[in-house]
This record gives sequence, structure tokens and C-alpha cells, in this order.
Amino acid sequence: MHICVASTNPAKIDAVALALEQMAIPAQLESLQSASGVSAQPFSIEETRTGAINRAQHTLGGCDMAIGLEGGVYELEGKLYLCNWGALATADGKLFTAAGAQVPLPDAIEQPLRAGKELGPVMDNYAQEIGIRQHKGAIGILTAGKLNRVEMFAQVVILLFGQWQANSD
Ligand SMILES: O=P(O)(O)OP(=O)(O)OP(=O)(O)OC[C@H]1O[C@@H](n2cnc3c(O)ncnc32)[C@H](O)[C@@H]1O
Ligand SMILES: [Mg+2]
Repeated sequence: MHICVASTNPAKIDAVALALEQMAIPAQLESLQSASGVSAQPFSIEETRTGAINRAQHTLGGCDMAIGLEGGVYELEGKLYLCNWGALATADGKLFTAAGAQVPLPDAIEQPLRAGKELGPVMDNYAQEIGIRQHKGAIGILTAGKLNRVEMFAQVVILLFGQWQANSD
């Protein structure tokens, strides 16, 4: 099976590889740069989910299935939360979606996000590290390293493949 990952971010590629390994699904993985078709920093659950779907669908040509993963934020009771969505599109026209961890963001991060900055660089500045989005992710900083972006997205990918298996004849 030829599976395309709709991103060149190592955290997302590693998450798909980890999930496939955990599910013992043999596959040839390819990573392709892909436009999400939404803002660079999605600001709602709907926009984040749409970004994941767009990525998967735009990347599908030539693959048996494509996986789009998208991080975003949304507001709940005046507070900003991190959210994470995934979509799996198959060459035979199926589409599955699933969400991962949602966690409130520290107040210090809200202000630059509301001013239009992207979470990746804001998180680097907050934690005084470089390239957080490519491995541990915001979730890694917010959980003192107990859960990283790779593990978090791997669970989303398992939710996607699990649905695909549950719906295959
Ligand atoms: O190369 P791509 O696939 O675009 O990977 P990305 O890290 O930019 O990830 P997204 O586009 O899905 O995320 C949208 C924005 O939110 C940021 N972001 C999302 N989740 C994050 C996380 O866990 N840690 C750090 N930044 C995150 C990211 O840097 C973007 O600015
Ligand atoms: Mg991005």
C-alpha cells in the first residue's frame, strides 16, 4: 500500500510511521508538501478539520490513500485551546476524520496568537527553544514532555485507520 503524508513536517511523518508500526500495517510512505487551503494558523475546530481534509484530498493523486494532519486553536469560554485534526482520504473515495488532544494554552501565548502570529514561533519564543513544531510540539511543552506531537498525532492516525478498517468490506 502506497500512503502519502500531506506534509513535510517530521513530526507528522513520524506520527504516521509510528501509527502504522503499532497497527502492523505494511506500507510505503511518501511525504509531500501540501496546501491546507485554510489560514496558516487555523482559529476554529471547523477550520482546523477542513485544513486536514484539504491536505488529504489535495495529496491523493497517485497514492492509495493520503493522510492530512492539521494543528489549530479555538476559543472556548474565552480561553484558547490547542486542537489537532486528521483526515484519511482513499483512492476509492472514502474519507475519515478524527481529532486528537485539546488542551488550554497559557495566557502568555494567547495575546500573540490573537495578534495574528503562528503558534509554532510563538511556542519557540515562550519555551526558548527552536523548532518545537517539528517534534515535541506545543503539547510537549504544555505537558512537561509527557506527551509529544509525534505520539499525539500517531493516536489520531490510529483513529483514522481504525475507522477505515471498521468500514472495509
Ligand atoms: O509543515 P506543516 O504540515 O504545515 O506543519 P505545521 O507545523 O505548520 O503544522 P500545521 O500547519 O498543522 O499547524 C498550524 C499552525 O499551528 C502551529 N502548531 C500547531 N500545532 C503545534 C504544536 O503542537 N506545536 C507547535 N506549533 C504548532 C504550526 O506551527 C502552524 O503555525
Ligand atoms: Mg503549517
